[in-house]
Amino acid sequence: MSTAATGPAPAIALTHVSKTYQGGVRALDDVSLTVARGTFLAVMGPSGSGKSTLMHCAAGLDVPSEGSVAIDGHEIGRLNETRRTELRRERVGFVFQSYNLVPSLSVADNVTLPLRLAGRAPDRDWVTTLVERVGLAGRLAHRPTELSGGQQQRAAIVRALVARPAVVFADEPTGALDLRTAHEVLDLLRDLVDELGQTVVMVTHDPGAAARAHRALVMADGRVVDTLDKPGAAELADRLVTLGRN
Ligand SMILES: Nc1ncnc2c1ncn2[C@@H]1O[C@H](COP(=O)(O)OP(=O)(O)OP(=O)(O)O)[C@@H](O)[C@H]1O
Repeated sequence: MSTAATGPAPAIALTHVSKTYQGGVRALDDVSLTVARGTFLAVMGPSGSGKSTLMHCAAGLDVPSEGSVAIDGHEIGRLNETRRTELRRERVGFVFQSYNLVPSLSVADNVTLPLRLAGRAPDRDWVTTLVERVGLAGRLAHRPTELSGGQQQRAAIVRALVARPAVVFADEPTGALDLRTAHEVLDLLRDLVDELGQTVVMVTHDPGAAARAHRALVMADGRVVDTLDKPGAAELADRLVTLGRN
């Protein structure tokens, strides 16, 4: 049976997704949402509200207990573990707080590593375009330790984009950066969405970071309790404080 997408499927679609961990914690409770292509979505919420679980399920790293998840039109519940891994490699990019670059490899080798591990040849022109776009053209031969934090995160962003994924998940991408560098990285992510039509889902505790997104979800107790378009940092901070009082 083909799982090929027909028509413009959203980058991500969750339908009535719940996740109950062993021991009975219901980390997601009937979450439905779609992430349209070319949008920048922030996911916020107090600690333990289910943000990481949502990201893991939406990225195909974990499977829901109930409901369905489609990545770029591919229903992951229909795939076995091997196909799910392949789909993730081809269609999903990841950016982490701690960059996760391989210290012994150059920037050039780091950014193409996931593709090479998948047995695919990188598109050299695309790699060059991305590297130039993020301002790392002069740093390709350097090792990660020879770069600043902001430059390392730029390399990690290139790595996430090299396979032309349907969606990039960014987990606290500015958590380890100073304020100015964090702004630059957020501007870059926003520009990549606006210029390339890339879809980005970013989990963050920082209302200022979430305010760079097109839309912000606020989670509490495993549910999406708010969706804000063109969110403002003050508005998001207020909402989080209110949730914290409940
Ligand atoms: N592997 C697991 N096994 C059991 N319970 C888990 C597991 N992972 C998360 N949980 C629980 O599920 C709930 C949601 O956790 P999750 O990590 O998704 O929240 P979060 O919003 O990402 O939190 P934080 O902001 O602190 O990272 C919490 O109660 C957590 O303790």
